[in-house]
Amino acid sequence: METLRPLQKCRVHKFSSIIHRIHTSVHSIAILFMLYYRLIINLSKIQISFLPYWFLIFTSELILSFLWLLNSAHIFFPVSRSVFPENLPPDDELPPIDVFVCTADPIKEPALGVVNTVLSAMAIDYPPEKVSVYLSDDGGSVSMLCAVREAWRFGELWVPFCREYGVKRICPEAFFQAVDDDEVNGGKKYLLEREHIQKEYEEFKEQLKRAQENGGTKDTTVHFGPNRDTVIEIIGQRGYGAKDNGKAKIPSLVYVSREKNTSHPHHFKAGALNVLLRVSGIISNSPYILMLDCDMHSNDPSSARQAMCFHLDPKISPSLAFVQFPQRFHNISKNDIYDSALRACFVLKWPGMDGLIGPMLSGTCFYMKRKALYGTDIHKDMDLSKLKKCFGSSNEFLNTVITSINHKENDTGIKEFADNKIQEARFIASCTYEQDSQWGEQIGFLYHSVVEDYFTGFILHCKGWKSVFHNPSRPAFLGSTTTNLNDTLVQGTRWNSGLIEVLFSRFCPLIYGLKSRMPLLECMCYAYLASQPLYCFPAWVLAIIPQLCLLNDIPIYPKVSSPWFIVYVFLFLSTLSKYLWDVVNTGGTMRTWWNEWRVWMIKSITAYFYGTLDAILKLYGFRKASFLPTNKVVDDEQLKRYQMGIYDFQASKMLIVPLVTLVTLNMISFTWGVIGEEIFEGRFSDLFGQVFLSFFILMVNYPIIEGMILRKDKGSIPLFVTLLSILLSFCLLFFGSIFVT
Ligand SMILES: O=c1ccn([C@@H]2O[C@H](COP(=O)(O)OP(=O)(O)O[C@H]3O[C@H](CO)[C@@H](O)[C@H](O)[C@H]3O)[C@@H](O)[C@H]2O)c(=O)[nH]1
Ligand SMILES: [Mn+2]
Repeated sequence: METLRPLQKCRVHKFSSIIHRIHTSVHSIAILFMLYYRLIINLSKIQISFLPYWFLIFTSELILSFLWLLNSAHIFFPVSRSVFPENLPPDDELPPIDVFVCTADPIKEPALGVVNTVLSAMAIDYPPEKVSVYLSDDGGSVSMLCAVREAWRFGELWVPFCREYGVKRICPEAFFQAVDDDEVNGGKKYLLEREHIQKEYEEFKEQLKRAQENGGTKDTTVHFGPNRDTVIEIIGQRGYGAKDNGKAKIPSLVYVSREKNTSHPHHFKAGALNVLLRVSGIISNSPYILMLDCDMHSNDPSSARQAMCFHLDPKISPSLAFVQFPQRFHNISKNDIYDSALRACFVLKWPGMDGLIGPMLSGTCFYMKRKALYGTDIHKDMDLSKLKKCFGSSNEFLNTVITSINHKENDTGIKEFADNKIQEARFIASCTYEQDSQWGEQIGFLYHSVVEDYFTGFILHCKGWKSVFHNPSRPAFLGSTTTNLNDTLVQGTRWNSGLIEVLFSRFCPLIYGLKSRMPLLECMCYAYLASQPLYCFPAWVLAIIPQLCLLNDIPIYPKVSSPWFIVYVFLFLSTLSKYLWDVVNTGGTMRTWWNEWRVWMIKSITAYFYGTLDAILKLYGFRKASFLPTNKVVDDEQLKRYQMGIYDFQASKMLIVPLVTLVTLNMISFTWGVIGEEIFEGRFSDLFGQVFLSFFILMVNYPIIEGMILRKDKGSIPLFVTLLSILLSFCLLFFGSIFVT
């Protein structure tokens, strides 16, 4: 498969890189000055009673500086990539692909969305006999099984239709909802066919609805419950139907619901993916795997070919574990007030890491080399007992592992699928199969953390694998993301709990990464994400202590006339303006930039804080690990507010009360600072830093003030919460003041 013409090209963004390095050096020096001031100058002047507060402030500044330093590693070598799929080898030489789709909860993840993802995966532009789609149903529901069966039937119409007319929007729901036909120009025949398919699609949706109402259809013999057996059903095989109706072949589709038993841990998504790895191993054993969450459909049929431009490029292929596409979302509004798009990751950080040894694994939208998940110490001459210790006891599965490792051409496709093979597949999907094996520890997706993607990617990089980030202008995949405050923060709490779990473990990225000889900058990127929940500490401290001190007339920052004041002003402006530059340079606006500050503050106070708390409780055994899937069913009213850029404060009290309390506290201290200090005391210059800090916090969080005072709609902050928060902030002030005076 040697190609002479290039398959991919990588462009280094030199200018951004230079700006970034200059800024990093200058900013670092200013940070040193700041720490010097706090540690030497400031410490020598304060009273003993103030020492605990001084310590909190100093620790906060230290954490902020440390995180800033780690964060700066991201964009030392930003790159972007382009591909030339026209230079790929002919279709019959392309490697097969298994597509994994996961779902976990039929209520939060309605079947229609799930099967749309499945159908979009079946319609990718790739030889159909080389694609097998697997759906993992962790929710184990009859209606999902029925929906998948129906989807196969509809797929027999949908996939050939997409192929024939070169449809790009290959997710049926997206296709029929769109106002334009996305470059399809097929004339009258196309329009007729389109109308026909649309009718069939409506019919299909009706059937799903009915099935859901009846809890599945009556003809199914499958029974699900909290303790349940494995269900594996080959819904359709490649080529099936091809002879009957003369239409094009379509990929195979397999439904897998693994065994669940409340007495065995099932390890959430990572566990589900490992079952799929094994089951697909004995069914199709394709060397590449596309991973999709059920809320993320394929939006460009050519993504597989684009990914192959990297996987088949002999220059990078041997060490390449995965090609990561960005997660992009169809339900993002223009203002994206919750930063649901995770813009900074996908436009700034991942391209930067791509210039090092590669972006992090991001859970979905990636093409993974199967062999990479099977570990690096595995080789073809290993004896059987050793292999069994790693991969479990199924001989049948071990054979497939050996095939994968040896890079032998797999004879692909579901051939005769004998009953004994199904038996074996059920055996390897059972909840006891992984006992006494290395699954989740060394092999497959790893169980150590609930952010299985981050952790698995990290260990792959530690083992010497690389990855590539590819962000084509047409989004290869489109998903739905959280569009209300509650879901965003609950999801953020789960992520951050998983991240800090890694930080506090023996896999702490800076130590474990460096020990594994991962390049320092890449280690820093991983360490940044794992340490990100620590922002909660400075966020809480700086929203309370300087304000408290302001009310008690104690200066925290140098006075305006002092030369040290310039250090703080410089750091403040430098941080803000550099981030503005980064945002604008990657296609954002001033508004995006301002939003991201707010979201960062909100998350630091809530999601990062609760995530850290959750991880600590887990560490000491007070809480069990959990993975609450995000809600994919939207509340129309909430969605409307999101689209209009209006914050929706209908969220758990646990999330809202701290935010409102801190904003109230800052309102009090700011008011006092301006009126009290300036007019009555004339100490404005000494305390200016603190007054300004409160002012900045209030400016950034203006929507919260609005939600408390000016709005009366359903999404505003309930009066009860406001009153409780006022009470809490006075308590904070009262007790805090006892200690300072
Ligand atoms: O026990 C479980 C729990 C979840 N899932 C599936 O995992 C996927 C991701 O879950 P979702 O609720 O959408 O979580 P998000 O927070 O949106 O997911 C992000 O974060 C996860 C890590 O926490 C990554 O795995 C995801 O790819 C990434 O999109 C979904 O398809 C779920 O059906 C399972 O299969 N089994
Ligand atoms: Mn999701």
